[in-house]
Amino acid sequence: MEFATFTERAAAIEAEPADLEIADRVRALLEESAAGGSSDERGNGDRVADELEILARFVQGRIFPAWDSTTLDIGPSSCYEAIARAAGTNVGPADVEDRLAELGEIGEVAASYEYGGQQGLGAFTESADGADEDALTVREVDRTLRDLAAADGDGSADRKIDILFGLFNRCASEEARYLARLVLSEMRIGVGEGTVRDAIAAAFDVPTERVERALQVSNDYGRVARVARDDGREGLDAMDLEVGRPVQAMLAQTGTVTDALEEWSEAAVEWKYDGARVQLHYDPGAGETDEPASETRVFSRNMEDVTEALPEVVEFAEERLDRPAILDGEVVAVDEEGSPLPFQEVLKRFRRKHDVAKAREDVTVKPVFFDCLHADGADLLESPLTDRHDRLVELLADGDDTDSAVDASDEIRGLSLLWQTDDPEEIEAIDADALEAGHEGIMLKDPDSTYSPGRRGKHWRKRKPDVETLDCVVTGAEWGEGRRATFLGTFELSVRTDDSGESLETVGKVATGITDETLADLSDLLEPHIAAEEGQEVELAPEVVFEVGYEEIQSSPTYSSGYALRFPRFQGVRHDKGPADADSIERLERLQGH
Ligand SMILES: Nc1ncnc2c1ncn2[C@@H]1O[C@H](COP(=O)(O)OP(=O)(O)OP(=O)(O)O)[C@@H](O)[C@H]1O
Repeated sequence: MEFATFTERAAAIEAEPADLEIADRVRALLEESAAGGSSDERGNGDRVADELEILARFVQGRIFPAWDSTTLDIGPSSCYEAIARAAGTNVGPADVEDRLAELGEIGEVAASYEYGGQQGLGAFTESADGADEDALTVREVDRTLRDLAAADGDGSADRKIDILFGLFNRCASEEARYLARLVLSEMRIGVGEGTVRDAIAAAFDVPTERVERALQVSNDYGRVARVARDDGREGLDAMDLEVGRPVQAMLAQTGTVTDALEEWSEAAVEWKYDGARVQLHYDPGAGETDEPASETRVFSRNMEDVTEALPEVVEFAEERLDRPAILDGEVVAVDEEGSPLPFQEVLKRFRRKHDVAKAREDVTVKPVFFDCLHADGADLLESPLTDRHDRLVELLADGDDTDSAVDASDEIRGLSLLWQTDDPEEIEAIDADALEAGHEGIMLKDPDSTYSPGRRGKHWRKRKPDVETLDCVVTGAEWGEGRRATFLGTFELSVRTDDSGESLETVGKVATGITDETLADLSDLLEPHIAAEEGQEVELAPEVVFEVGYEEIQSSPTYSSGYALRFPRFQGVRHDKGPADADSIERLERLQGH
């Protein structure tokens, strides 16, 4: 197909306001190409890219499949320079920028020039299709842009500009409009992923959900379109995950413990690690030589290849895995004792391309895996969470000490723990442990759910951040046990029932969200206010006010106010407040009403 034909179709799609019509036009475009023949071989044996594959990508403004981290690596100013050179001797990059300021969009700017006056200065004359020697074809644009992407090393910046100039120089103004947009990832003709999915299904008469599944495992619209055309539904169903090709990450909604336990008979509870999402792909290699070449790739949540930046994850894979696997997890930055650091520290490491060894000395990262998408030849996307977790344990356990793989104290093993329970108290305790260990809190997951790449469904819930906080008077506490015997903990919280703050009623106890260091400070702060003691129980004179978060307020006979805070969490001491400034029972009533 000539590139001019593609750009005509793109313009028609862009001008079309109705979604259904757009999908239909994309279908027609895919069919048009399909009729034009399938993949063929060039004389030298290289596979010539299938035109249909290219169109399925171009129409979304993509040159490479979503799983592929390759970029053109050419900035806007280089693109302006290429346009300027192709537009003639009187045009400079500054003119292009001026027009951009005026017209606001690079396609419009590119289309406003006449090209082709610069023959002989790097212009291409070869045509893969051979029809019209001078007409640019879709394949040729794709191949040339791939050559441009591959240019690296000394002088590559200039070479890229030369290559792009060569393309613009062969463009008519309308072709230049879409070429510029393609190069700068600004296609924006209103074609989303769902549109292309539906168009593939309609063009090749295959069920949409089979196309969807094939897209989930491959992240490659081009390939899925080709397989749908050549092998139909069977071909799509035979597409599997490939170790080395990233899958979109399953995402979480916010939710409460109450919701989770209402919807599922039991909840799978995991710690929520505060780091950055990683997907680990490990292939142990052929295993035929003494030292098989294993291959490890690490991808970010956006499927970007971050392997080089995270050598710790590669080392982890090489030490701990011996079978092909795709694992989903989080990298966490840790201090010298192995305690987690805020996630901003991970970001310092994540996209680092230079001086990785130095960066590693400053901030160490550790991976923790919570899911397994592929293990030893078996794709697990359709398996329930609990089975996937079992496979994860099998893969990461060191054979003979399987038990320690589920030891909560040893999360350095890189395996996230999973508890299955329907008991809110147990969930609260897991949350408390997670916070105490310095993590973000908990994730709640449906134990029976499958893995849905790219979906923010109801099956994964991150515990809702507390929307409101309450300022409560601390009226009691308990002495801790073991290493915490000298600390006060489990603080009794009360609210005001009058303006003076002299009359108080209890509303709950908070033990969650407090580090040992803070407990020591709180003990120092509260000890002078101890009014009475009995066993471990301590009564405190109402002096100190805590700010606490909570999940919800329930009516409950447990506390004297008649209300109970569900999942209260310590946020801080309100040194600026006394009992008279604490929250009142009226506010509790109002908040519960909402
Ligand atoms: N046990 C776990 N299970 C799933 N995700 C976890 C777990 N521990 C930590 N996470 C991280 O939590 C993220 C989901 O939480 P959150 O939504 O807060 O992340 P975000 O990236 O800030 O925002 P969002 O995903 O909503 O765009 C996951 O993408 C993952 O990186």
